[in-house]
Amino acid sequence: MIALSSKQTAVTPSDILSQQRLDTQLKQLEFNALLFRKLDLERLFECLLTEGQSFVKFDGLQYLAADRGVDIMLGFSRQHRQRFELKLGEHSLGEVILMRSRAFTARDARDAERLAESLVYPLDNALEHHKAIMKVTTDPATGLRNQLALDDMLPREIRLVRRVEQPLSVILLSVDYLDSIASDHGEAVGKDAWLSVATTLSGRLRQSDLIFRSDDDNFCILLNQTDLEGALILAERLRQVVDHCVSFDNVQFVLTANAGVTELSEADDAVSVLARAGEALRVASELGPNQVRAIAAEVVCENDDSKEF
Ligand SMILES: Nc1nc2c(ncn2[C@@H]2O[C@H](COP(=O)(O)OP(=O)(O)OP(=O)(O)O)[C@@H](O)[C@H]2O)c(=O)[nH]1
Repeated sequence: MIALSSKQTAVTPSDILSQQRLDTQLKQLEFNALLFRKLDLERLFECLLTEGQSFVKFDGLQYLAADRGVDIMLGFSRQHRQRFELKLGEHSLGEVILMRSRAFTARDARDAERLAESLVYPLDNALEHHKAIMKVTTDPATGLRNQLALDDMLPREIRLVRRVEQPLSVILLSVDYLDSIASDHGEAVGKDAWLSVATTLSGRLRQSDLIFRSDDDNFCILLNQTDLEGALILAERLRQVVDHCVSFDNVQFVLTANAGVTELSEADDAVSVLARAGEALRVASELGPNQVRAIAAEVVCENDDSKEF
């Protein structure tokens, strides 16, 4: 039951205005609280893209923090942009760009700026979280992602390629005697050798490819939108570039490598696809050195003369 006062008071335009201001402030507070709950950088910006629409309309955003190796693009790339440098005191938090196909009016630009401002504290938290995650998911010797990162990212990659109905292939590459370089020539040379191989391999990949150093000291490479045939071509190229990529005292080491390749099938999950790539690597290593073998989900296909790629 709603009780009405017998003395009705007229609602003035200024009452409406203050009510609107109150509503906006409430909306802003709810939005801030939502942002604060997003510790993961991607989730934080997804939230900005979806929930930020009630403050200013935009179609896509990019967040760049080059010094932290972060580049997130969400939504659609559009020509009209509002660019904001985000800072907490003197501490740079990177740059956020809001994009849309319609030009931003002066009022939109102010709203966009306010939206970017509300990011500062939640972003600072998310960046700290990101730093901690990177520390535990990075192999310190090579700077590559480690097994923990692979275990986390492979199921996500699988979900992603399935959603867009694209292939995903996996290469497992092992480099022979890489560990023995340290025992023969000292720790520092051994560390440099791992770093050179990692840098050489990474340098030969597309930006969308993901490379990891796994717990068993293999390099695991996930290839989005690449079928088994393409993955075999790349695996052979990678195997070849590894040789002679490490030198010490003007002497180049002859490094041999083997690779196992497979493509994700409908029935696969992260464990089964990695197991099959491991099996292909085992076959290649038994026949090695310098062998590349692929195992498809059902059929075993052999590349008889791997040198002819
Ligand atoms: N994912 C991935 N696939 C590659 C790469 N390089 C070669 N491939 C695969 O091998 C096929 C043949 O490679 P290329 O002869 O270099 O031809 P391309 O289509 O120009 O390949 P890109 O130069 O990588 O664009 C490609 O279509 C891919 O399937 C790579 O770096 N990453």
